[in-house]
Amino acid sequence: MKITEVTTYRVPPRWMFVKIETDEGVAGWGEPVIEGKARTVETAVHELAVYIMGQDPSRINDLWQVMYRGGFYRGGAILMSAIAGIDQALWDIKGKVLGVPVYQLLGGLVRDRMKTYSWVGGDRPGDIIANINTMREAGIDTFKMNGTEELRIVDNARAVDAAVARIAGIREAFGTDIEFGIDFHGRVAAPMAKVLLRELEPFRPLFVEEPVLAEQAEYYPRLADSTSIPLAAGERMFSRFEFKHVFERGGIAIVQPDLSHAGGITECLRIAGMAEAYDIALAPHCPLGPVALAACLQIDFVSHNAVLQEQSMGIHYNKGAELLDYVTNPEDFRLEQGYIAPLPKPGLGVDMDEDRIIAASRHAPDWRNPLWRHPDGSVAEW
Ligand SMILES: O=C(O)[C@H](O)[C@@H](O)[C@@H](O)[C@H](O)CO
Ligand SMILES: [Mg+2]
Repeated sequence: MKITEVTTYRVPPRWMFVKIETDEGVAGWGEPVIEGKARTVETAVHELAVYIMGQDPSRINDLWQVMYRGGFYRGGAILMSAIAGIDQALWDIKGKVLGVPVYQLLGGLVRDRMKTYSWVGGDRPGDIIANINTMREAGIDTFKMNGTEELRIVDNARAVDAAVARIAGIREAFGTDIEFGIDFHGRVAAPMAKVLLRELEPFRPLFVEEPVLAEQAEYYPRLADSTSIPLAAGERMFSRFEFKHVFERGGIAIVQPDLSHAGGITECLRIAGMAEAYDIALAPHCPLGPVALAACLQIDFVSHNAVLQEQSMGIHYNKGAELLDYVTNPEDFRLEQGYIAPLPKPGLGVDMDEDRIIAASRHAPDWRNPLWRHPDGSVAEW
């Protein structure tokens, strides 16, 4: 079997799909994207396609190494996202050729269902109580939200009180009938992280995510020493070679590699295994589309330390298309009390509606996150 075609489709709301075709009629799908840099990743996918055209798609490990090492420069958000989507498509092809879901190729199920969580509130964490009430009607009981709005490197008591009051209101409304993680989203600098973690401690969130920016990872162990709240990170780390420093330094209780940013199934499976050796939980990051989620679930169902799966149903980013709009087997992604069952179909387990994707790709937005500024006019982390 040989790879004959690599086609990319940028589609609303901010996703991109890659379709890899072969000379035997089997095609695989992936979702290579960095939110806000879809065109850049698209170019990277086609630059990498030169290495895989005409090659045997079954040799995933070799193609991965060629794409990672063959071009001298390596790593980072763009290249690892491009490799991720191609890798996902290659695993999709392999499963389809062999007639089994990818998780069967990785040793079979370690669990019968996977717990997911949903985003509530938006860029500015608002309407959280109403959002939670709506989602609880669908049986969802685990959530994530932004912890703050813009926050200065050193900010004042009012900003801290606003963040705390929001979380206090959730516990007051729902007690421990629901659980939630708080995403600091990189908006909190090291000086304020310790302050906020202390003030949030009494509300016992499941985790605090990106307590500081990934480039400040050396603070993770110090922050972990200052709080009992499990700290989570990983969406802005792109390979084993970045995660290994976090494992060695400690401080992170939950790693959140993104299957569409960190080299795909091949790389994230290794990251999951490394994390387990350090008694670190796995909660793949996935605010993206259906192929990214399907790839996450393949890892979740073979990883003992997988605890939670992010999924984007109803997320504030999905303007113009919802999670399953481009999928012809949405029933396989049904949530039961927030849990999702193993995807039954061969490969990644997601059947893509290519006609709908082609039509949508004709008006793909160039989504970018908003540029925030502090009152003094300086750039604020979004
Ligand atoms: O935890 C999450 O889902 C992420 O922080 C998410 O909000 C961002 O990755 C966003 O997609 C970037 O455009
Ligand atoms: Mg996040």
